[in-house]
Amino acid sequence: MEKIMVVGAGQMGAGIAQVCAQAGFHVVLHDIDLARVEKGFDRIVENVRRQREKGKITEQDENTTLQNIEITTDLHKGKDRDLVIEAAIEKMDTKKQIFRQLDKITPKTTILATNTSSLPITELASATNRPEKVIGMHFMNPVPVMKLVEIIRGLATSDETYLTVKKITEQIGKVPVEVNDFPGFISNRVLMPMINEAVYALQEGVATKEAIDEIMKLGMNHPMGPLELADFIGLDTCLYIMEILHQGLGDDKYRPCPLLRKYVNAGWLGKKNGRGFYVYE
Ligand SMILES: CC(=O)CC(=O)SCCNC(=O)CCNC(=O)[C@H](O)C(C)(C)COP(=O)(O)OP(=O)(O)OC[C@H]1O[C@@H](n2cnc3c(N)ncnc32)[C@H](O)[C@@H]1OP(=O)(O)O
Ligand SMILES: NC(=O)C1=CN([C@@H]2O[C@H](COP(=O)(O)OP(=O)(O)OC[C@H]3O[C@@H](n4cnc5c(N)ncnc54)[C@H](OP(=O)(O)O)[C@@H]3O)[C@@H](O)[C@H]2O)C=CC1
Repeated sequence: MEKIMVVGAGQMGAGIAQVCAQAGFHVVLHDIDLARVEKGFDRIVENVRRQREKGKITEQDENTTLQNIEITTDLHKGKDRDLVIEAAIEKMDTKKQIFRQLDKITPKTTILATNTSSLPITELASATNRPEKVIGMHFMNPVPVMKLVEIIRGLATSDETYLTVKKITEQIGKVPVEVNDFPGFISNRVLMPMINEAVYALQEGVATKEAIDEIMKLGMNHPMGPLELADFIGLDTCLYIMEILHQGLGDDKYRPCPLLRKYVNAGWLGKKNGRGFYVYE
């Protein structure tokens, strides 16, 4: 297995493409238009340049990584891939449409993985004729730094698919941890209600955003406060995840905070577009 495609060149897709290319895989990085895919590639160029300047990698490693990546807006480039990792927006309809197309384009042997944060793998797999080859590969942000990949098995995911994906995860220097297919898996079932509660505390005027973040950083040794982390993840992604937890688990304790929804409706999506709870240059 050596040829990978990453669909969606946003913050996650670019990071996934980078770590796969650094591990020696050939990667096709796809997004819906050239500006988006070029932005993703530029992010990788910047990351590997920083790593080389810090002496973490050699100039040759930097060049090889970049040479291992091909950018495209054509999903048909998936026709010779062994593994596709989808990292488009957190919307079931969008992801199902991508999976339907990939099912037609890629060889029957290709594994179709998704980096979804919360959506059911089993339902996504039903959009294909190969549910045994569909699996969740949930990377953490920022991908080049975070060690974990949550591996989620759908109802029909085969042992062979699971073992192959586990091996690739290890080859790219990450630690796979297996979970079953429930909304939000483990990572976001635990993390996102904390973030949502921090937004409720802000909405209710319990403390300022700075105080909330400071308390969780200094008091609990979290590297980022929950509101800073929400901005880092993307407020749209946080809202989608809360909606999936709310619908999927059917418990009002997961209801998204209205202030979170308000910010997303205002177009304040966090660090990625310059404004969320905080303002970024
Ligand atoms: C929503 C989901 O579905 C799941 C999720 O991903 S939830 C989010 C999970 N992620 C987290 O919780 C991240 C929490 N934050 C952190 O761990 C840290 O703040 C952090 C690693 C992001 C930055 O760490 P820091 O010590 O404050 O900053 P800094 O010293 O600048 O960076 C540490 C290293 O990370 C690298 N780094 C930081 N941000 C980076 C980025 N966006 N991309 C690539 N590398 C990055 C730096 O280059 C540096 O590398 P070296 O050690 O090789 O020098
Ligand atoms: N942010 C995080 O911390 C984490 C996110 N995830 C998951 O990763 C996925 C991507 O998130 P993230 O990278 O943060 O989001 P981004 O918004 O940064 O990137 C998503 C990218 O996919 C593009 N896109 C939209 N539709 C399609 C399509 N049909 N085909 C190909 N590309 C498409 C988007 O374009 P456009 O700009 O037009 O929307 C955008 O460029 C989501 O499923 C998310 O839940 C997983 C772990 C952590």
